[in-house]
Amino acid sequence: MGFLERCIIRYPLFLSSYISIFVASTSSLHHLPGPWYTHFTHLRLKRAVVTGQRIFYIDALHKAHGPVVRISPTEVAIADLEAFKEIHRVGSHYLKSAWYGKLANFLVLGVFTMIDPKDHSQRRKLLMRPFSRTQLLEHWDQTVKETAALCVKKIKEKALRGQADVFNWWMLLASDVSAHLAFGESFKMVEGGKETEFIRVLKKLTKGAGIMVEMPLLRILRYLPIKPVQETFNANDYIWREAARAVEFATSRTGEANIFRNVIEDSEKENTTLNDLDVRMEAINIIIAGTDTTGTTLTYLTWAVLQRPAVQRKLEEEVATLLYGAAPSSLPRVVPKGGAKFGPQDSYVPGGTTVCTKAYTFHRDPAIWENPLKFDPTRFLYPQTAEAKLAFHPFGAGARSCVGLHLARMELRYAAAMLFRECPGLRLSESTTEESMEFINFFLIAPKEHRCGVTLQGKGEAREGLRRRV
Ligand code: HEM
Repeated sequence: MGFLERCIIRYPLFLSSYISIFVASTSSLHHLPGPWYTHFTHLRLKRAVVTGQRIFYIDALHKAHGPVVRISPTEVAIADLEAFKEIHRVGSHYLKSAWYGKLANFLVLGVFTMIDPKDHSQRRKLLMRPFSRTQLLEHWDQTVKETAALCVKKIKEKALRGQADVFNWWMLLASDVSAHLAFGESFKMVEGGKETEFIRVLKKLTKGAGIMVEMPLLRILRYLPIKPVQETFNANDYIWREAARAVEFATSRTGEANIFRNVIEDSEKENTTLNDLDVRMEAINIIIAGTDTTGTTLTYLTWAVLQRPAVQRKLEEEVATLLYGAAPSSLPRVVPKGGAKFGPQDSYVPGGTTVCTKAYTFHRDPAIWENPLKFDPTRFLYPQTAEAKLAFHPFGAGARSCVGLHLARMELRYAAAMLFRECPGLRLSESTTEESMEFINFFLIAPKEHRCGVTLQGKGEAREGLRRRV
């Protein structure tokens, strides 16, 4: 091999190895454990994200590398309870990362995306009132109860005739309830048995947004004049226009109220700004945050109970969703200036790094829970250890925890109680299997086949194969 050839072949190799070693040894996260390629690239993590495998991928990294693990050149995953407490406590300086704003990319920021703690706490205070238990019971209990009753009636009719897909029905229920609160009118999707155009497009848009956060170059697809592609990557204007109905209902003073009528009054009394754009944004937030979360939780609750006839018979009001919380994914926060130390080794993580904790890993930790993988509906009937109380957070934690927690619980209780009261002997249909119900995870989780069939035909034939525990 001549001198020139040697230079062409060896120098690039030498140079790239040199650069790699340099990057790995000088990166601010170089001292943390994690696979070697996470020194250089986000690609492996992105692959896990876009294929719906994020929580499983990171959970496996924790098993291999410990509670503080580098998952990309700028991100660290944390599965240490003390660290979780510090990151998510009220008053914490670990602010939401810019990821949220990219995910919900509208004209203004809303309660879900605001980063500045002062702006966020003002907005959250306004929204917490209509979502408090007392206000919900006073104004919305009847709506939730009636919608749940109608939904169960529809499920029963379908199940008696063959098969009902509870995943679909619970989603319609949750969208109808959220839309009623946000807009002041039900979309009547349970009644009609299908999604409205608004909900259909909104779902596509949120899916597209999830993909674009990871692969921003795909934004270019918005210029393709193909309807399904436009709906996935370029429907913000349509959704924004439609959300103006929330403002109309809140300000018209005729017809049914939505939650914003009082929220606007409260904001005027308190001299905080909540203009028409803010109302539109929060209405969209309520529908996005309140639909798939509640629909998925109800689906997995139905699935978990129907696999266990003994539990089905004894089902009580209290529902346990430890294994199937709908949002068990990474909640990214930014380490404040000066950095922080996490985990048993006091591993230093510099300021500006994104750290994320996941309910998925905490909820499956055998050091915290006895038999964590067993779906045990009696688990929460007994006093919990301090560790378990801290680790259990299906609705998030601290100042950014779920605004809709009481609404979600109201829907879960009514829907589950009515389903099991009205449909004794309900069974999973043959096509609903352990495999079809495996979940995929984007920000939320969902059954990978996006369905969960139940039936009332041929009541009484037990399905032995599905009686085993998760
Ligand atoms: C079972 C159902 C639900 C689950 C499992 C759930 C879970 C969560 C979680 C884990 C967070 C924290 C996200 C983070 O830190 O990044 C959150 C935030 C939020 N949720 Fe829910 N949620 C549910 C239902 C609802 C409903 C019905 C609403 C309707 C209002 C809602 C509205 C919100 C909002 C507005 C936030 C952002 C709060 C903030 O940043 O201050 N959620 N939810």
